Amino acid sequence: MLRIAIPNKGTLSQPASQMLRDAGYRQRTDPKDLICRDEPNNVEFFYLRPRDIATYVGTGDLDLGITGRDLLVDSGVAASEVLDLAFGGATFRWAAPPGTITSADEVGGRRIATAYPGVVERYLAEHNLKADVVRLDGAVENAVRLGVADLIADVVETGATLRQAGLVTLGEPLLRSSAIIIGRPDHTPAGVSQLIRRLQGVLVARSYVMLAYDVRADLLENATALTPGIESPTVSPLHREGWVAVQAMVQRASVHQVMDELYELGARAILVTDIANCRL
Ligand SMILES: Nc1ncnc2c1ncn2[C@@H]1O[C@H](COP(=O)(O)OP(=O)(O)OP(=O)(O)O)[C@@H](O)[C@H]1O
Ligand SMILES: O=P(O)(O)OC[C@H]1O[C@H](OP(=O)(O)OP(=O)(O)O)[C@H](O)[C@@H]1O
Ligand SMILES: [Mg+2]
Repeated sequence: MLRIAIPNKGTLSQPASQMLRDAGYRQRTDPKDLICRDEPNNVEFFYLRPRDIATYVGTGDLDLGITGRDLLVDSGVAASEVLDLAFGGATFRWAAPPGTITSADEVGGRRIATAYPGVVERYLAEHNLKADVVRLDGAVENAVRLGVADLIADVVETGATLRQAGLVTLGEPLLRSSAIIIGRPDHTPAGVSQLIRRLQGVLVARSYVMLAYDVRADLLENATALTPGIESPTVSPLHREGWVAVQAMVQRASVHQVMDELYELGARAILVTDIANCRL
């Protein structure tokens, strides 16, 4: 049975379970449950602190895990990224009171508060810098105000927490994070590739929609240039002479623009439907 680690709490917990549900796996119904067996799919899910997930996968006690890229880097364990799951996006950045430290070159020699000392130490080593890393558990935005540090290095999503604490970011992000599947390259038990394929199906289904429309046959080339699909659009005859029906997958983000362009070209009965899942 495949053994997979899932965040039990925090930002990544709900979306991770939802994505697995969308891929056809059973998930816990009680948020207090720590294990959920999915017999038909031959998978067992273990609900763990996201920070601990890389450890379990790195030691080989669990086959795969869902965690944040920043947490994997921070752990320093020998697990690697298998698939980017495209949720839980955030940057990991330096921040300080305005006008105090204005460039990332100036972080050397300072006191840096963070809950991710592994990420910070890696940056310092790569840039040949030395600094005093103050490891905190959370709410690190308070550390400067309370005199424990000169700057912080923390997860920034909307930036609202920083603004509230009177801090501003400086320099480029240390890294860009999102939720990822982690595993070990030397360890791919049965069922791993099927799980990855299912999750890839969910990713595609989330970023594409199915577009269908009717168009005059003489406009077909122009219309399909706007909707080339992934492989090729499906074209079917219509009862009405001189017209065809077209179906193609279109990126969700651009579908409204494509619909406008199709309408202006003369296409009609333009319909958009969600894709629940797919295998390409
Ligand atoms: N707004 C956010 N705040 C915190 N973490 C976020 C955010 N958006 C994405 N993440 C990601 O979530 C992971 C951190 O999850 P974790 O559960 O440890 O922290 P949390 O969501 O802040 O929960 P808690 O504060 O209860 O520990 C990291 O990979 C981080 O990049
Ligand atoms: O840029 P924002 O959208 O404001 O989000 C980022 C903030 O959210 C998280 O804190 P959380 O509320 O989880 O508290 P914690 O620091 O105790 O983990 C994170 O640690 C940042 O502080
Ligand atoms: Mg937090």
